[in-house]
Amino acid sequence: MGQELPSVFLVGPMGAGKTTIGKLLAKQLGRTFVDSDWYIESQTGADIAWIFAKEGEAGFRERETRAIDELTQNSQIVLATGGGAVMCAENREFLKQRGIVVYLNAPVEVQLARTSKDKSRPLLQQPNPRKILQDLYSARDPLYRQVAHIIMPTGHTYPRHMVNQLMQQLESFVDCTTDASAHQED
Ligand SMILES: Nc1ncnc2c1ncn2[C@@H]1O[C@H](COP(=O)(O)OP(=O)(O)O)[C@@H](O)[C@H]1O
Ligand SMILES: O=C(O)C1=C[C@@H](OP(=O)(O)O)[C@@H](O)[C@H](O)C1
Ligand SMILES: [Mg+2]
Repeated sequence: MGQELPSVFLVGPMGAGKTTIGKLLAKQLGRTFVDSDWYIESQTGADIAWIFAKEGEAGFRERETRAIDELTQNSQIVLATGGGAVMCAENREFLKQRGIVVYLNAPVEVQLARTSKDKSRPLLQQPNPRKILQDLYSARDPLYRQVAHIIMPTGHTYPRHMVNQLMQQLESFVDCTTDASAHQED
């Protein structure tokens, strides 16, 4: 895929594999990988758990919107967003208008298994993380769908296979949009 591929922005729930797949996809495309959570941590000089503890979720979301605005202005990156980035309409606009948005979709049971040992997600440090993931999924799935250009299930596919499938989807997407704009010029 050549110069015509815009930036790729990954959205989806915690544990869908945005960070993992994003890193591999960037390598495959020879592009820079950025994770919005890592960017926020580097800008703040503190980790996500600390930001939630000191500033609350509202403070984190303000930092997240600034980060999404800045990062989506890069023209040829692969960006993994945090699972809640789509909650804010402004973020959805930045994502949808400035690149190709890929929704990595995984069932709640898979999200739970993949996040259960990792203590770095403050929203899941509760007695019933399954219920939290279910509620978040109900609230956010329509928003992921609203913002996505491409939807990819990640539940039962190895990361490397995922990346190969995603490369094919991106190629088809670019071909279709190039064809459509050529027709408009006719
Ligand atoms: N397709 C996959 N198959 C199996 N394990 C995966 C897959 N994608 C991610 N993982 C694992 O799930 C965990 C969470 O992945 P991560 O990339 O941090 O998700 P996200 O950024 O969407 O929250 C990590 O331990 C990662 O190795
Ligand atoms: O779903 C969410 O609201 C969050 C997801 C996390 O990112 P990942 O989706 O990469 O785990 C991180 O941004 C923060 O803990 C909040
Ligand atoms: Mg992540």
